Amino acid sequence: MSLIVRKLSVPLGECHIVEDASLTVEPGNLTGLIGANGAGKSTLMRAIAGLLPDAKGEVRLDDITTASLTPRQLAHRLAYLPQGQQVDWSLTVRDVVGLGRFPFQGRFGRPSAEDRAIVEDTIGRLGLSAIAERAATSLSGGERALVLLGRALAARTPYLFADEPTAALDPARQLEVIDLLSAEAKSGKGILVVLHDLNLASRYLDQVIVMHRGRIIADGPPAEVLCEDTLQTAYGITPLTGESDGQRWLIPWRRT
Ligand SMILES: Nc1ncnc2c1ncn2[C@@H]1O[C@H](COP(=O)(O)OP(=O)(O)OP(=O)(O)O)[C@@H](O)[C@H]1O
Repeated sequence: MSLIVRKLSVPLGECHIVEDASLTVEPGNLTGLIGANGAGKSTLMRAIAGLLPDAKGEVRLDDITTASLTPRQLAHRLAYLPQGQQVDWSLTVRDVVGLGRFPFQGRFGRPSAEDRAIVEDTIGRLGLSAIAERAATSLSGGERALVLLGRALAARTPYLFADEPTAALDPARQLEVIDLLSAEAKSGKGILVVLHDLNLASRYLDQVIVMHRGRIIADGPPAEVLCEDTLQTAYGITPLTGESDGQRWLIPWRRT
C-alpha cells in the first residue's frame, strides 16, 4: 500500500513545467519535496492530487489509479493543503476546520457527532481553541495557516499533501506543526510536504525528493540527499552542517 507516481509530466505549450516525475509516498513516512522557487514542486503536488487535467502519467493510490476515482472518492483518500491560501468566507475558525469533513457528509447532510468530535480534536491539537469562534477573515497570517492545516487534517485521510505548511509560522509553531505531521506519519499516514526550510527537512523528513527545473534530481533519506553537490545544483548554495542531540542540522551558509 502506497502512493506511486510514474512518469508524471505537466505540459505548458511546447515545454513541460514538470517532466517525467516518478516517486513513492509510503504510509508511515514524512516525505518532503524541496527545491528552488519555480522548480515545479507545487505543480507536481497539484498534478498528483488530480487537480491538473493536462497532466500525463500515472498515479496509483493503494493500487487504484486515481484517474478512475470520482472527486469524492479521491477526497476520502487524500487531503490537500494548497500553498498560502486566503480565507474569504465569512465563517468561524470552527466552521473552516469543519469543511474538512465535507466529503464525508451527504449532499444535504449535517455534521455527525463523529464529525464534530474530530473537528474539536483537531482544533485542540493545533492550539486553536481560544479562537475557535473568531471570524476566519480576522486571523493573522500564521493563525490562518494553522486553521487551513486544520481543515486538511480534519479529513483524516490516509494521505495528506501540504504545500509549505510551515511558511507563515514562527519558530515554535514551525516545530509544533512539523512534530504534529511527523506524529501523523508515524500513525500510518503517507504525508507529502513542500518545505523551504532545509533544517526542518534534515531533522524531520524520512524521505527527501529534490526538484530542479521541473525534474526530480534526488530522492532518498536526508543524510544522503542533502549533500553539498545536490544543494549546489538545486539552490546554488553551500550548507553549514553539524549534529546536536543525535540529529543532523543544516543551514544555508553561502551562495556559490
Ligand atoms: N499556468 C501557468 N502558466 C505559466 N507558467 C506557469 C503556470 N503554472 C506554473 N508555471 C510556472 O511553472 C514553474 C513552476 O511553478 P511551481 O509553482 O510549481 O513552482 P514551485 O517549485 O512550487 O515554486 P515556489 O517555491 O516559488 O512556490 C514556475 O516557473 C511557474 O511560474
